[in-house]
Amino acid sequence: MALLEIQSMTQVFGGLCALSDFNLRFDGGELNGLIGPNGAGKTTVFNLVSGFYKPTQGQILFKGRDTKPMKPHKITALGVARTFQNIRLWHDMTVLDNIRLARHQTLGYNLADALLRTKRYQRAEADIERNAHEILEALQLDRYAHERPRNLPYGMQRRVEIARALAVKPDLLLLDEPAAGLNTSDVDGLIQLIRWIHKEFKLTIWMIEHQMQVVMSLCTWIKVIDFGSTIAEGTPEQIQNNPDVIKAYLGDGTL
Ligand SMILES: Nc1ncnc2c1ncn2[C@@H]1O[C@H](COP(=O)(O)OP(=O)(O)OP(=O)(O)O)[C@@H](O)[C@H]1O
Repeated sequence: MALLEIQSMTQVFGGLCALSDFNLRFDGGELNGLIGPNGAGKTTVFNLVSGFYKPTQGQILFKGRDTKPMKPHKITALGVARTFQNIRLWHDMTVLDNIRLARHQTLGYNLADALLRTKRYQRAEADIERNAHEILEALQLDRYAHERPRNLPYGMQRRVEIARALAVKPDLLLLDEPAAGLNTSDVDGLIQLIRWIHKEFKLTIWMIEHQMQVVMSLCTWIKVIDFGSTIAEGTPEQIQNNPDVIKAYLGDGTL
């Protein structure tokens, strides 16, 4: 069974077709990319896979289950985590609480368990605590545990957002432009971090990224969309030499 299978996914907003006939299959373990010029429909794909949007047409199967009727938090609990193009952290909480809360949202205890402090509640809380500290340590964020994210440099905030996504123990991690806004040395660190996370956590990573050095050095397979349609897919080398891709990018010269 595929980890993720997308069949003929189409998304229409009013009169605008943001995505048409999008197809994809991940068996699990991939580190793949999704690229395309501005407004191509990339974030729309991630919003559909994470359940923020529901496809106008087509099907998304995650671990064989149709995610269309599921709320985003159910899809997260099933194993899909994401980061956002513009970092979305809870800035009034500490880094540690950001991580704790993320895990909290996927754990199955109810209000009665919490009020009565049942065994289930105690086990879940101990799990949240252990998991949060492990993630912070693994991503070398432990020294920032009690800081507010807004007081950290931008590169560190990105790292915290990735840590928060990992806290839900995903099988599929969606990274939406993780290198956006980072300086050159932060980008080098990010490439190493993503490579390490992929190996260490043994998960599937799918990333949207405009910085070609990031996509080309990390991804084994890249899909390219333009105006909502798939125009190419292949290895980094195939993509870099594809005339349709070069033509699509000529306008903004980012390839
Ligand atoms: N909720 C929405 N309502 C209406 N139109 C939308 C909505 N979300 C996206 N769009 C439109 O769909 C198209 C694709 O947008 P999307 O954000 O997916 O592109 P993108 O490839 O991620 O762009 P960028 O690289 O600039 O982030 C755009 O024309 C956008 O304006």
